[in-house]
Amino acid sequence: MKNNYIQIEEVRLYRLRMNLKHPFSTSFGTLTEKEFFIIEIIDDQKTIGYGESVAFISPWYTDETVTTVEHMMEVFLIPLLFQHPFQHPREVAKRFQVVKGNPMAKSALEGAYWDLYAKRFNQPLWELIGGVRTEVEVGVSIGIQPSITTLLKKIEHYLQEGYKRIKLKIKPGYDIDVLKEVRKVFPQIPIMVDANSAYSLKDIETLKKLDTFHLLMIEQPFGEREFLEHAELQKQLHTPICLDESIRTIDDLKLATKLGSGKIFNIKIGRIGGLSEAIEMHQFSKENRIPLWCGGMLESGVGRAMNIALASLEQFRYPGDISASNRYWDTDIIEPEINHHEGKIAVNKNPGIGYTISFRDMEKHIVEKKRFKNPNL
Ligand SMILES: O=C(O)CCC(=O)c1ccccc1C(=O)O
Ligand SMILES: [Mg+2]
Repeated sequence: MKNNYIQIEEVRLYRLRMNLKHPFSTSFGTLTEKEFFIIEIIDDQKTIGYGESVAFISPWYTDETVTTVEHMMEVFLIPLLFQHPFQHPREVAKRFQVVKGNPMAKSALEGAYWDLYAKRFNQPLWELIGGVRTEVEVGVSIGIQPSITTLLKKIEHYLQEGYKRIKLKIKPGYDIDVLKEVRKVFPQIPIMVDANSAYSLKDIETLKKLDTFHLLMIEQPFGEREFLEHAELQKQLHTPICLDESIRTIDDLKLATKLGSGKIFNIKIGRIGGLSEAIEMHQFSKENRIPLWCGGMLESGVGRAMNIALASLEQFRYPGDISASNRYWDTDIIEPEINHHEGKIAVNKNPGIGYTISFRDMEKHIVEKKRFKNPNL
């Protein structure tokens, strides 16, 4: 049935640089701006799909960067997209398997293809992938602050905005004392912490103290390959460990579950290579009753819209790091901007990701544009 095939005619890459509204500090350092690609792909019926790359300018979170993403897309992945038509977005990830690694580069293009496919068939993305809820619970991730006073003010501010779950970044020396102060002022609110790999097993006595703060979970205390060390820690902790950086493929998820390296998993579409892989991980997690939640990468509205669609799947059991546009940007590049109400974001009922690109706002941030036409047409 030849007419089931979708031919990609053109891919456009827009490299954007946008200032974050507030600097964001983790155990690794401080981000004041985000550089990323918005991908536009166009098919034979002139349907347009949008995707976003999530890699940062330096490889502090995982090994990819904005520039490696560009290279991989340009030299390997876009030519693969052009090679033959596709019938379904799942086939994109399959075709990309000939390229090792580089999940963020793959995910950016695959995401644009999912959006295009959903639009072509006039269906909202969340519905297409089997989402079961029309609003998703969200929280806010607060970076390391220069003082306890500013941290307490920030928490207060986000609670007043209606967020119901607070994630705090921690690192050695900015952990137990900080949590003591936070719990004095906010004894009851749902709190979790994220270390972005800043600890090692020799910090076990400090980490055990985290149990006293009734945290929802402790995210990624150790290095990304330290499945055994995480399992050892989990044995000595009541608080569930959540893995983020460690989970790159479904096999990592299986390994972590088998070893007991964590009880909850953070899914980020970019880190794992795309929405198709995320849907597979979700299926496995559902069958094995493993709770998931959707992580964030300080995305613009395009990536955020994909995250909302993903978080509408059944097994996403905890609030995601999917805050409103105004938590990150003065002005987002989509319309309407993403808003939450009492810690919930409604899924968008329009086709695809549901939001439209505001070219007027996007223009202001473009630092580079590239166009690739399908040479096989
Ligand atoms: O609000 C967001 O987009 C997520 C914030 C966050 O915690 C984060 C932001 C950038 C890189 C890594 C992480 C993380 O979850 O580890
Ligand atoms: Mg994390």
